Amino acid sequence: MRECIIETQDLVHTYPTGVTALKGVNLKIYKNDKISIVGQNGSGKTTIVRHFNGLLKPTSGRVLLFGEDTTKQKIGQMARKVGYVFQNPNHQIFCTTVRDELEAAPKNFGFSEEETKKAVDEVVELMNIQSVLNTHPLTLDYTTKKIVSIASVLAYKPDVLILDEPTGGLDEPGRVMLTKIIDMMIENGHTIIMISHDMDYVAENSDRIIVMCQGEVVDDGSPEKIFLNAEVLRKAQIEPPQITQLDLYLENGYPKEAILSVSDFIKKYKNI
Ligand SMILES: Nc1ncnc2c1ncn2[C@@H]1O[C@H](COP(=O)(O)OP(=O)(O)OP(=O)(O)O)[C@@H](O)[C@H]1O
Repeated sequence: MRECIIETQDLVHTYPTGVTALKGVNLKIYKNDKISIVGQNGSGKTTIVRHFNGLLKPTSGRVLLFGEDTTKQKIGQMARKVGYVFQNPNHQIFCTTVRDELEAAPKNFGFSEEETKKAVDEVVELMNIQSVLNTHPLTLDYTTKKIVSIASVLAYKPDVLILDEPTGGLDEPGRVMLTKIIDMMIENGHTIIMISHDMDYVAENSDRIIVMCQGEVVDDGSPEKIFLNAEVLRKAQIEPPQITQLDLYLENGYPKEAILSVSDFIKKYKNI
């Protein structure tokens, strides 16, 4: 049986302004899940993931992280288990060189000097950022800045990696690198939770999609299931990936199997 590592039970979150962003969410996230959370602006995606590492506390209900209530765990302990890459790297980066940025979290989590060096060397090589190690991160171009912000979290290898809009502002090589990192993390048994409006990327890089609408989870399943659920897509105001839309147009309705990538599309149509 798969290990449930995050569970929300009747999770409600009301901000001090009176906005109720989560209206009783029940969700189980399993080890090695490759999840995307999707939904229109303001549907509660960021609010829910911020409960997974204790950045936000429930107004009512509970969140269990590795079986333990998040209100009973220290923020530092939870941050070690659940790494969070912010949507905007400028909100995450705080050191004056890339090297310091990459070393900050491992040192903070008690890695020895040797362990920190090994962790940083690995991530630098993986993400090919040797040439900017002594640069001030805020002077980098947006894609590199984003890559540094991901690398600074990857360096301590959290069990769960949350990526908030990871493709926003990334160029094509950046997207390719992101995919490589996600695949590597999944291969090594980690769990990925990505928030995204980029349905083309979501379709090809998730095993499970959670659809949110107005503070509730309105669907949860494989990309094949979600992108053929016209009612849910309409309710959550989500457009399927462009290639899926093209197939729906050619089929003149909903086919039995969703086409989620260009290679799926070519396979389906090449002999017609
Ligand atoms: N710090 C806050 N204070 C008050 N209200 C907030 C705060 N953060 C979010 N909200 C409100 O909570 C609701 C859910 O917001 P949230 O950011 O979780 O949605 P989202 O799905 O992540 O949106 P987006 O796709 O725009 O990032 C919205 O109505 C939003 O205005």
